[in-house]
Amino acid sequence: MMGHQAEKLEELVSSNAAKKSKKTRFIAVTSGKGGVGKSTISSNLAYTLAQKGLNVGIFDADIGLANLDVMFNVKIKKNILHVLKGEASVSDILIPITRNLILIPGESGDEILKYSDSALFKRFMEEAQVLDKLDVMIIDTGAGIGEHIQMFLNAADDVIVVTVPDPAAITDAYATIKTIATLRDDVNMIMNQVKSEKEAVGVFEKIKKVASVNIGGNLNLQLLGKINSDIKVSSAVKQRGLFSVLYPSSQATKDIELIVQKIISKLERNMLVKSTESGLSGLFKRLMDHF
Ligand SMILES: Nc1ncnc2c1ncn2[C@@H]1O[C@H](COP(=O)(O)OP(=O)(O)OP(=O)(O)O)[C@@H](O)[C@H]1O
Repeated sequence: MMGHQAEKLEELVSSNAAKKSKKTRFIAVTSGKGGVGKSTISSNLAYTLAQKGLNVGIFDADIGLANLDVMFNVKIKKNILHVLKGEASVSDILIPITRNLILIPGESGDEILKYSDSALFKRFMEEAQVLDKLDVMIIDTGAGIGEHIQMFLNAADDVIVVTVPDPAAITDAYATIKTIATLRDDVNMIMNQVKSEKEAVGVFEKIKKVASVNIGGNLNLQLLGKINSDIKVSSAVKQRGLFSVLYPSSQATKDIELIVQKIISKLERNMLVKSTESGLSGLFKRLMDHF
């Protein structure tokens, strides 16, 4: 059933992809432990990338623990599950944040993948083309290593594991990296709530060392950046705003800017090589490929 479904989907997507030149880069942001700043980072990353002129979508796959709606101070009524059930259209659920930033409310459970009805999926895929012009889609996954999270991590072009430098969080981040390493070779990290670049590099090097001894293989673990522990971050969250909007000259905003610059140069380098898939339909095609 699923195999047939995936084939149909593949046909549909490749016929659409042929008409387009634009490709979407899927970046999954995840963490081992909850509460380490994954949603804060995802939302500020998405916003800053959009400010640089890219078309950005942010897919909230962590809707059960609703965070992105708080970050962007918007109300979510319907999500992707309603679209899959045929109760809403893709454009009904999209929440425009700025001119080139769109929030796509997802679903945290596995229920999303139970919708294998061919007609519904076909409609969904056709409708999802609204989003095919996206340059980047940030996927805010839930914390941990549940099966649906692994699917997103598998489908993404880049995976970013967020951690803070306390021992419990590091242990969980390491466990997540170990799982991701069974799915892919490249893993990026962002060290959040550090005191300095030095601390970030120190913690990262320790994780890398343990990983190279115990995980080995072809794992390419990279430090994408750090974000200082900054009172402005929690203060922005309390105001239901983004720190990069409310406090543009804060250290945290400078840190996010550096990460964004790295992502953009990576995007430019990868433009020539990567996939033919775009937008939401591309993401779902990849998720279905998992079966
Ligand atoms: N760099 C930082 N400096 C200071 N406080 C921070 C920083 N990053 C995150 N926080 C604080 O940590 C809290 C948790 O962040 P956030 O909700 O983004 O975590 P999360 O990993 O997405 O959590 P969940 O697993 O529940 O989705 C925020 O409300 C914020 O107050």
